[in-house]
Amino acid sequence: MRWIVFFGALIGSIYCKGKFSGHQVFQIKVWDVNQIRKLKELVNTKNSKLNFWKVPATTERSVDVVVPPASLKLVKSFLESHGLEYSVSIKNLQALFDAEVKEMKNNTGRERNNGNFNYGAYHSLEKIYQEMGRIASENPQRVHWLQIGLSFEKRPLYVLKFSTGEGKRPAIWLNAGIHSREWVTQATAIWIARKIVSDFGIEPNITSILDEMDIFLMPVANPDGYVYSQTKDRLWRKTRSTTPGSHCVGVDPNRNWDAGFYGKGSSDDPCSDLYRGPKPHSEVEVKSVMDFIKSHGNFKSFIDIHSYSQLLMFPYGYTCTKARDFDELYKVGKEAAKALKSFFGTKYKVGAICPTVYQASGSGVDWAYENGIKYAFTFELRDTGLYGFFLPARQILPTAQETWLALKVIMKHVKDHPY
Ligand SMILES: CC(C)C[C@H](C(=O)O)[C@H](C)S
Ligand SMILES: [Zn+2]
Repeated sequence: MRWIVFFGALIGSIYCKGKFSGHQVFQIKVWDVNQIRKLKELVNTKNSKLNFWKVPATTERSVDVVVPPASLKLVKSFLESHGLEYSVSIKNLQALFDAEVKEMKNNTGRERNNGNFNYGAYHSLEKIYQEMGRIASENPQRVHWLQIGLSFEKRPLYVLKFSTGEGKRPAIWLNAGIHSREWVTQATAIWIARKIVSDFGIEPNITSILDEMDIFLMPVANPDGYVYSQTKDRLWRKTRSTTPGSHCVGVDPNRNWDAGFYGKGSSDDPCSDLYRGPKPHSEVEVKSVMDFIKSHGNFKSFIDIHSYSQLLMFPYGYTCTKARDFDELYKVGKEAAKALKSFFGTKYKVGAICPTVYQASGSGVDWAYENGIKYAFTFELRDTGLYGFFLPARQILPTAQETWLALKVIMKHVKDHPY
């Protein structure tokens, strides 16, 4: 226990030069439950400056943690003293951060000159919203630009509806960016928007899907968090709502849905990255999507796109009990992962959320599934920790292209299996 006290005190007083200067990411192998327990002590260290990208969960899943410079020695001694095997997966986090900032700046200059939206780059919220508007204005017959609400900080919550018919046709919800720091997901989603309009009428699968169903795509489900991750804290995950009585900000929007809400797999601590919020759907970003889906009433699939780890998962997260449709969802997931792998050989693991990663209560996919939306999946896109949330922009297009193949498998299955 003495480690924890000393640890928390020392790192709490650290003043870092740059945001990530001297920070490293450790990838820790976990072989047994005792090691998981030990590592969980670290996660729960109050005021520690450790940022867990992948928390201790199962023996199949490594733990990724950002370690500030002043804590490197301590963390190494803690790990070595408990016989925990680790590697330094990112030696210089600041360099990745600087490279990302530089690339975005260069791309802004290029786009100012040529006026095009470079789908192989990360963009500001404003630029993503502009491109959504452009896609809709260029394809008025098939694309409608909807606003389903306002975020906590009063930013519009925009959705693109792709439809070739009238009324409340069977529909698919594609959600991205609910965790703001997972930048490859917002980038993949806007690429998907362009792909749908460019392939419709040409590529048979998306054409037949849209002949019968509508697709609703929300590239930035957490705009406040996204802006904050671009301007203040690159690793911000949550919303930006305030909690009375706490100096900590934000709720984990993927713990705020009314599915196993008060269960294990989320936190009641407003300072935790897994803070579930004061009540289900307390977050306007979550409630707006829930209200829209409920008022529509004919959604057949809810797909929530996250990063990173290369996983394709389905309910349940809040319990490790098998869902009634486990076999079918697993089969579809395996087919989708196979299609994804066919492009660049990227390997995905498929499984139910709880046994595959960890117990997660209050997730969007569990809520969808429990509200009659059978084909509920969550993706964790590239990579497996080499870059983590700092996936270089050069990997956006390959990630989007391979993910699209998996999405088409799922959407085709949904179309071919009406219920
Ligand atoms: C359903 C859960 C496990 C998804 C996961 C999370 O919200 O923690 C994201 C991949 S970050
Ligand atoms: Zn996430």
